[in-house]
Order: sequence, then structure tokens, then C-alpha cells
Amino acid sequence: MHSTLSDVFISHPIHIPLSNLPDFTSLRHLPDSYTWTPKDDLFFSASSSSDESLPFIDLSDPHVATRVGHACTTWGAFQITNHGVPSRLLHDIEFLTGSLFRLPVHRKLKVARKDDGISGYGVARIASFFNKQMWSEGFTVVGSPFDDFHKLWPMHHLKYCEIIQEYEEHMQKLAAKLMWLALGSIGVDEKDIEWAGTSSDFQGAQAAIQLNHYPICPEPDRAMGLAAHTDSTLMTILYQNDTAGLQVFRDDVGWVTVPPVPGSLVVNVGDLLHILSNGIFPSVLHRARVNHLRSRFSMAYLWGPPSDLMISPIPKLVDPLHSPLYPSLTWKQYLATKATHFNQSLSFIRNYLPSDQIF
Ligand SMILES: C=C1C[C@]23C[C@@]1(O)CC[C@H]2[C@@]12CCC[C@@](C)(C(=O)O1)[C@H]2[C@@H]3C(=O)O
Ligand SMILES: O=C(O)CCC(=O)C(=O)O
Ligand SMILES: [Fe+2]
Repeated sequence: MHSTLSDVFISHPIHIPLSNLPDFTSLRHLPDSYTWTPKDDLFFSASSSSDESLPFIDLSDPHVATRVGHACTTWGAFQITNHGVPSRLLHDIEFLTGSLFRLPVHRKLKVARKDDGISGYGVARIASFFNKQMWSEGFTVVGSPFDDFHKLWPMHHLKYCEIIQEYEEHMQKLAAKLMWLALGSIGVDEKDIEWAGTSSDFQGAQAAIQLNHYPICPEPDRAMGLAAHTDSTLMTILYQNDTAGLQVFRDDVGWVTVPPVPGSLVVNVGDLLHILSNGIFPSVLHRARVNHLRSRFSMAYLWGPPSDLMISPIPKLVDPLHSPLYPSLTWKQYLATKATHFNQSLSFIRNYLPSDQIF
């Protein structure tokens, strides 16, 4: 049978009790279980005093490849405009996300993600690595959302399925374009990535859509929306509504807020592109903070290779001076590693020689 990302957690279930799903609306003060201190997350403090900001790139700029390459090398992230995704579609996906999270909890629980499942409603998987609870709720789509959407909106599910499908089509094209811009900047071309296919459009790629909701929070400075993590993807393309919250981390700068710019998208380098580029592009550590006055929505398109395809540093980037930093592994194997080692996953696999059998 064709294997998909959905099989990943069958052998790596993660138990996050349903009691972890908070009733945000009734809380006037931050309960202890939501109060984060530097003890709960090594990166909790370290805010930036610098005026550095994430590169903002116009995709119609004649020097776009150089700019993307520079952003990927220095930040592992950037913001884009003129990306070709219709603003009507961005509006639709934001509307879908708002409609989903505004449903009463008992309706959302009908599509709760199973411990060994990938799709559905719940708190982010990374919750299992922390003692404190995150001030957010999420919904993950992998494959067709038809069954879940039918349960959520018996009357309007088809309209919402169409939005997801159209969003995926646009994001897939955009991800392929960004991938070639990034790789092109380091001398990698179509001939070097066989799985990109004859049309070089990465047709076999797989993806997840993660919808996030960060409700209004009574004490935002002591809460955490989504704790610091890197994505396991090749690239992630994120759309955020008009409320700030996303922050990216750079060792020499600290945490930097990515301001919402209407119609723009945020692009993150994920762990698999870091591996593919043999460490040239860092996968960016990022997190979401929360807000006292406004709730925030974000919609992430998590894009990766076919789930069973072996990924390793591109041979062109390896030579006697640049030995391969990582062994070969599939996205599924990497997600399983991430389910155990979380933010230490890259250093965990780095300790294996390229020829070692980890799995
Ligand atoms: C394909 C995936 C990437 C992801 C885990 C997942 O199976 C589906 C959800 C993704 C997400 C979104 C929120 C942050 C994140 C770390 C998480 O807990 O779930 C990412 C996962 C990832 O990139 O590792
Ligand atoms: O909400 C955000 O800005 C970040 C979301 C995110 O990092 C994710 O879904 O992986
Ligand atoms: Fe993320």
C-alpha cells in the first residue's frame, strides 16, 4: 500500500491528555499550569535588543535568488510579497480557521487527533516535551479533510474542503519555486535532485497544513503560545493574521518578532533542508507568543519530500573539505526521531556516520 505521512505516529504515539485542552475563555488569570518561566523553556528569555529584522523579499525583484539565498544562509527564514497566492484565498483560509476555532469545544472534540494519528484537533504535538501548557489550540490536515470537516460542519464541509484543496495547490507551487531559488543560490540545479521529477515541480512532495489559534491571554508575558521549535520540513510557508506573535531566533541576535504585513507570507527553512544543504542553511528556531487584546490565527503549510524517500546532503555540496554532516533518512524516520528527541534531533542524528544504520 502507498505509505503516507499519516502512518508516522502509529509506532510513535504521543499521549497528550484531553484535559490539556484548555477552556481559554473562562480564565481571568493565568493558572499555574500555563505560567512559563525560564526553567520551563531554556529559550524563554533572550529577547532581542537589536534592531535587526527578518529579510523581506519581493519575489518579483530581479535579484530574488541572491536575496533568498542570503536570507536562508543567515536567518533560515524570510518574509515574501508578490508571491502569487491570491489575497482572496488567504482571506478564505483565515475565515475557515476562524470558523473552526470558534466552534464550541464539544464540536471540536469530535475530531480530536488520536494519540497515534496525525490529523485532527488538539494541542501541538510538542506539548509532550514541556511541563507547562501552551496557550493555543491547533488543527492538522494531512490528506483529505473531508471526514473531519463533515463532522465539524455537516452543511458547509464541501466549501471548506475546496478552500483547503486550492490552498494546497497554490502552496505546493510556491514551495517548489522557493526551493529552486534557495538551492540555485548554492549552485544546486534540477539535475541534482532526481525526485523533483521531469517537470522539476516536486510532484511527489508531501505536506501538512497546521491551523493555529492563540486566544486572547490575560497575562501574555508569562504565557507561551507555541514553544520554541524548528519544523521537520524542507520548508514551511506561514500566513499569519494581523496580530503579531511569531518570533524567530538567531544566536547572535536573540528573539525577533516577525511583524504581520498584510498579504505577505513567512518562509522557514526546516530541518530537512538543513540536512539537504549539508548545514549551509540553518533551520530556524521559532515560537509564537500571545496577546492581551487580540486573538491570533496562523496557517502553516509544512512541506517535505515523499515520506519514504531517503534524504541526505546533496552530493554536489560534499567534498574533501565539506564532509557529509548527516546520514540518510526519510521524512517519516525523521519525524519519529523528532517525536523522541525533539529539538535535539539534528544533533542526535549528526552523531551517526553517513554509512551507519540508525533505523
Ligand atoms: C508533518 C508534520 C510536521 C509537524 C508534525 C506533523 O506531523 C504535523 C504537524 C506539524 C507540527 C505543526 C506545529 C509545530 C510542530 C513542531 C508540531 O508539533 O506539529 C510541527 C511538526 C514538525 O514540523 O515537526
Ligand atoms: O503561529 C505561528 O506563528 C507559528 C506556527 C508554527 O510554528 C507552526 O505551526 O509550526
Ligand atoms: Fe513551526
